[in-house]
Amino acid sequence: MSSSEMELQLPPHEGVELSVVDMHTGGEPLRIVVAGYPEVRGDSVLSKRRYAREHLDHLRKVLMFEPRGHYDMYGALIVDSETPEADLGVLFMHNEGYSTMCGHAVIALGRFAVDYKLVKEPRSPETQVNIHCPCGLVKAFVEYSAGKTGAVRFLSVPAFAFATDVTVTVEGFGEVTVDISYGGAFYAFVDAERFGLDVKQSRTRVLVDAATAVTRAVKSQVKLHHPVSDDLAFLYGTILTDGRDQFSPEPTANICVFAEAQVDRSPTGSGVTARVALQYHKGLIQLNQTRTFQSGATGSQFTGKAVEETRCGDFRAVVVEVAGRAFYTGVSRFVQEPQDELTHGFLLK
Ligand SMILES: O=C(O)[C@H]1NCC[C@@H]1O
Repeated sequence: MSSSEMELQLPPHEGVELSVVDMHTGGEPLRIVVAGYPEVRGDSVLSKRRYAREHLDHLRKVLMFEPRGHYDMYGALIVDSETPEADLGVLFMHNEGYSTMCGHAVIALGRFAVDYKLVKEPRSPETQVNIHCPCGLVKAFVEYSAGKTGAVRFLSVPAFAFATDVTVTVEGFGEVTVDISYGGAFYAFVDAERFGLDVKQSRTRVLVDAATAVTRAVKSQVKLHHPVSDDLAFLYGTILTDGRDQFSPEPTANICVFAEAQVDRSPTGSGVTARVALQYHKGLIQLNQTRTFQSGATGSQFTGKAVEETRCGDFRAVVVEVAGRAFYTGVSRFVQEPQDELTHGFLLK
């Protein structure tokens, strides 16, 4: 029998099985769990996130870590939402835990939700998919024509500049001035030039080390707060930029290092949201001025624009629209044989 005739079946085995659909958005992976997870308890998406962290974290490691995943793997688990407007709720997972927002995942999940019929009637030219993320309700609009899904844009939760020109002491670099902004998750922003680096040219490892040092410094020296929930009040990562924040039709590049020194391959949807909010706060862009954001890691692009002023507690905020494209890369059925001594997963740093 030739390999082309073999059936895709596993031999008899014991242990947990998890089925996933794999996608990528601008190079950033998204592993969407479609079967095998136990019930995620909790009366809200935020409390389900807490439940997953406390009771189901072994499954995150099975799916994200080697040998099934890798250091920079990213995942999504679809859950019920307590919000009637939502078509689906979602928890995001990565190498360290569970994030509160993920734009690249929303872009992929928008397509996935239409293709896998998680929304009732798809409409042309766009189908709306309301995705309840831990940070709140995110509205995705999926191009749909002749039965096929395409590009996705989404309107995120209110985004705001939390603090600008904050000086922190960064190990190995001394005093560094950062801006902190929220786009469903908090990020510190610094021009890579401060470290003598270039987000498109420098070695990824060197960029990761600088960004990680900034994240550590901000986490230990700046207290964050969010008007909606304390669960949202933590620094998710640091985004190094090319410093081109003044509006221009030319793309501006950045690289996002989040969770445990994990590198986003995409321009980072929540990061673009936070960066647009910061640019708007500084008067560097106007409402509805579209900017192109490029990943320093892969060159992939998203667009972003502030579309409306709003508030988030005492913060002057904006609604930001981000757009990009996601693609399917495969489907997998993973097993966890109990005899496998590496069954729980491992990471190489
Ligand atoms: O696009 C985003 O927002 C995400 N990508 C990985 C890190 C962020 O959660």
